[in-house]
Amino acid sequence: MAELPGIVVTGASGRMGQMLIETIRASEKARLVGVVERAGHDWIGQDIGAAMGGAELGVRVTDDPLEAFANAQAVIDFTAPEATLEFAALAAQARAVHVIGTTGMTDAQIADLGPAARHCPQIRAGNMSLGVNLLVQLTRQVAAALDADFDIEVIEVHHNKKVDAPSGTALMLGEAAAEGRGQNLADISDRGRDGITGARKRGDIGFTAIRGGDIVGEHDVLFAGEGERIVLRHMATDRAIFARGALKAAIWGQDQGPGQYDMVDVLGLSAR
Ligand SMILES: NC(=O)C1=CN([C@@H]2O[C@H](COP(=O)(O)OP(=O)(O)OC[C@H]3O[C@@H](n4cnc5c(N)ncnc54)[C@H](OP(=O)(O)O)[C@@H]3O)[C@@H](O)[C@H]2O)C=CC1
Ligand SMILES: O=C(O)C1=N[C@H](C(=O)O)C[C@H](O)C1
Repeated sequence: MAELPGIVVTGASGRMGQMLIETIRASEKARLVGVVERAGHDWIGQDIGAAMGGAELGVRVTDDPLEAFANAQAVIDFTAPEATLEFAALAAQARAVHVIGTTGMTDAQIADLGPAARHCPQIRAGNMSLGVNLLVQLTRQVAAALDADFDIEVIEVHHNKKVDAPSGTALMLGEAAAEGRGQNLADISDRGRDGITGARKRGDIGFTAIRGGDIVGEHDVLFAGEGERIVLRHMATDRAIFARGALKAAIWGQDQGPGQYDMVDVLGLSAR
């Protein structure tokens, strides 16, 4: 019988890092073979299970990503843009599937991921959940069905530790809405309203980011017309949905050649 794919988790002490470690530990389809943290972190050298306050898992936390990646078939990476760029090059060197959940990357940083994907499968999505990726498809369809008499607004709500806005998910939804209207989001995006803004520009897609408490992640796409409005909504109540999606991507990636993929590819969702 073929050995289960070995997975490395980066940003091991983070909210998603810990959720990913739990998810892989409980899975019968993959094994945890490495965990990476930043040099100088308290957890370096400790068993990851013990560091997380539970039973030992037989995997020590390292600050040497290349050594960890060399023994792995996939790397799951929910960290920060600069770290993800470094990990992309190292995953390419190790020919390991690179699953990227990190958000807040600039267009230039996203472009810089390209060369690494010539050497390994790279699967990136601002949201790895089934529900959000379905919502993206629905958003594109509704935007295509309605004209600019309906104003489109994307509203996202997250915990008070989140560092980037709009969220990666909000941008996915905005891009899908713009595509549905046959436009580029960059040309019609309206992000920071403050003061005397003037009336809303017809055809724009607006973004609002709310931050507070421990909210996992909520997204509304509002289509507001005269006398009626339509709201498409996703509410995440458990980070496990992102971890399950990322693990699915890491396993799916084992059968793919080098290149860039997203969760629509992994989940086999219908036409864009
Ligand atoms: N695509 C999706 O489905 C989802 C994406 N996300 C995204 O995942 C990312 C992480 O979220 P979350 O877990 O909540 O964040 P946390 O801040 O809890 O965790 C981030 C982790 O990455 C590590 N890290 C940050 N910068 C570096 C670096 N330069 N080198 C090495 N390690 C680094 C941090 O280490 P340290 O603490 O030492 O800085 C920390 O362990 C965010 O971009 C978030 O938006 C989150 C949920 C779902
Ligand atoms: O930082 C988070 O927490 C989340 N980030 C992702 C995003 O930016 O959309 C996904 C999810 O909403 C949680």
